Amino acid sequence: METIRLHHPQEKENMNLPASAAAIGFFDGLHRGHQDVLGTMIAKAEENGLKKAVITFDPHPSVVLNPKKRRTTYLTPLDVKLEMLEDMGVDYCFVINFSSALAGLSPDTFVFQYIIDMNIKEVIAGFDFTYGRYGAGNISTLSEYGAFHTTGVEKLAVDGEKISTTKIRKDLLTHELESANHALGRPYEVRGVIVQGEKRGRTIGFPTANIEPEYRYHLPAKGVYAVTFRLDNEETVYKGVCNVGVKPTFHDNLERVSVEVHLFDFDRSVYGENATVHWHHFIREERKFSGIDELTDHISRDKQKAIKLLENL
Ligand SMILES: Cc1cc2nc3c(=O)[nH]c(=O)nc-3n(C[C@H](O)[C@H](O)[C@H](O)COP(=O)(O)O)c2cc1C
Ligand SMILES: Nc1ncnc2c1ncn2[C@@H]1O[C@H](COP(=O)(O)OP(=O)(O)OP(=O)(O)O)[C@@H](O)[C@H]1O
Repeated sequence: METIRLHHPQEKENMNLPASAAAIGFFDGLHRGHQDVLGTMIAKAEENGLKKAVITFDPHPSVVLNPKKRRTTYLTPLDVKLEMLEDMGVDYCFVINFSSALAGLSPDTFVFQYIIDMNIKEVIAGFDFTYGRYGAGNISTLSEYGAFHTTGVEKLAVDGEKISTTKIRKDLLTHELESANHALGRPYEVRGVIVQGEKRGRTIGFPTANIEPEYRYHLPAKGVYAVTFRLDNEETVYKGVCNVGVKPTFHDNLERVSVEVHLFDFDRSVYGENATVHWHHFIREERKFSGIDELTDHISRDKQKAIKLLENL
């Protein structure tokens, strides 16, 4: 896949791009709604002998448009999203820098400079996609141009509610992991590097791998979870129990949230290695215990629960 980064105003140069079908949107999480849009794009490209393209943005438009609610953490940070799009068979990904200059473009200018000039012949977007100044452009205005054909993808919903990045982010903060995973179509994952913790885990009988997230991820809320874990460059999937939190038993007001995984059937030093944690089930809230005995007693129970919850994997 070729990634083409665009910054407005764009230097006018002939990019000689082949004709393509393009899906357009931010696509954070690549959830099942996004997968429908991308699947439609792939079908249109194959039907019409076009290259498969995605037009996306960076950073999230809210950084420019809604400073109070600005999103600076992601379900699939840009590098992860690009890797996933490549795995889906996408040929070109246009990453347009979302700046004030871009946000201020009229819908018409956006279409001419970022769709027609890019030799895009089929545009595929969700039913609620908007673009251009004040979000004035939509699926219906996109359909008015003769230079390309537009397809609006119907809403994908669960119990009447649209599958959306916003809802998945909320679910992750309220321990509704099953709902988030159902919308994603896969277990939520975070990639990171294994770093040294306070080295207490081993002394209390539960050694943990501490994961320092590699990007600005939206982390699941503090709590204990049943997870699976993979080291980069290794096929084996390990099962484990994970604590996301600030260890209130030992610290009064630690601000930094740590992600630590106690793996079953694992006894190796893996500091410095890259790994991915897949979140499957929520077990309980993180608590301040009276001391090490009460903590280890609970961790043993967490472990048994996790073994049971993960037994069918
Ligand atoms: C499954 C699991 C559950 C945990 N639950 C809590 C908890 O509720 N409260 C708490 O203070 N620490 C909790 N911890 C964190 C432990 O305090 C931590 O693993 C231990 O202090 C070792 O930390 P270290 O790896 O930084 O040395 C939990 C850890 C695991 C693996
Ligand atoms: N559930 C869905 N069904 C159909 N299309 C969708 C769905 N969710 C998003 N899309 C479409 O996918 C593209 C990317 O959408 P976008 O990144 O805004 O996702 P979102 O999940 O709606 O995000 P947010 O919750 O941040 O609004 C857009 O074209 C959008 O219309």
